[in-house]
Amino acid sequence: MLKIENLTKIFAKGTINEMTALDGVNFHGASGDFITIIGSNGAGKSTLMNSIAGVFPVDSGKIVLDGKDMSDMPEHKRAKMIGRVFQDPLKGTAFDMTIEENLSIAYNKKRRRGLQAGISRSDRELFKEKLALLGMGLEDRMKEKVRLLSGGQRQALTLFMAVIAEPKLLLLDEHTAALDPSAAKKVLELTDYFADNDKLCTMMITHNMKAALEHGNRTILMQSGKIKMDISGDERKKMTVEKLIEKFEIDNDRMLL
Ligand SMILES: Nc1ncnc2c1ncn2[C@@H]1O[C@H](COP(=O)(O)OP(=O)(O)OP(=O)(O)O)[C@@H](O)[C@H]1O
Repeated sequence: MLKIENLTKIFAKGTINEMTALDGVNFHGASGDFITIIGSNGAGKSTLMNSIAGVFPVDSGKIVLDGKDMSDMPEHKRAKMIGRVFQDPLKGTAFDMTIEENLSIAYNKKRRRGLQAGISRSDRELFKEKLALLGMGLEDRMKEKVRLLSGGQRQALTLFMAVIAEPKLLLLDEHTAALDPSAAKKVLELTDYFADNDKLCTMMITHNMKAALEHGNRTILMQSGKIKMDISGDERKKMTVEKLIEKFEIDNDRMLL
């Protein structure tokens, strides 16, 4: 589903601040894969996601998603195939619009229609039915403005908006880090639910190494712009947070145990 070849990103090239954030990264993600990504501060995790999403041009390398070479595609075109959720619950939704308006925008992204097309009764029924799956009672609050929602509810809605357009790739950049523990747990459960879709490849950055080993089917560890570990199956089942810390000499306060 996702093929990355020799991806390199250098910030502030040719200056005293030059920084190689991605150093020849090679990576394959299959349909149905749910890959957790760990690594110390500055390891290149967000740069990897931003490069895939086309936030900035890369210095070299190739990115192919669902057979399409996206390397030279602008960000807005890639966004049709990629869903993203960020750490900040304020980022993914239009807070002064209602829940159903937000959902409609996300849903119509796939159908290339704008909000002016209106919300049909069948769309509304679909939203209601799907919102009920979140288990937060949002299906009865569809005409409320998003700004009235809690951080956890908003992040669940953002996640839902990211998948309703049926992307090929879902990029989650510490999307539970700003939530209180019970909201984070709920959003992670929803993430498991949405990622369990064999048409989707999910990548999730987390500083919580325990969560990284418990969720998904594969874990990669980044260090200095490179993928230093890529584990799945039995190797991953046997991996522990303590072994990771010892093996990769991880020294990072944000790596929550
Ligand atoms: N826009 C930018 N301009 C200059 N340098 C940048 C930029 N974005 C990232 N960097 C640098 O690239 C390196 C990789 O950063 P990146 O944000 O990808 O790391 P990360 O693994 O996501 O870290 P964190 O866990 O702290 O978010 C860092 O040294 C960072 O300072």
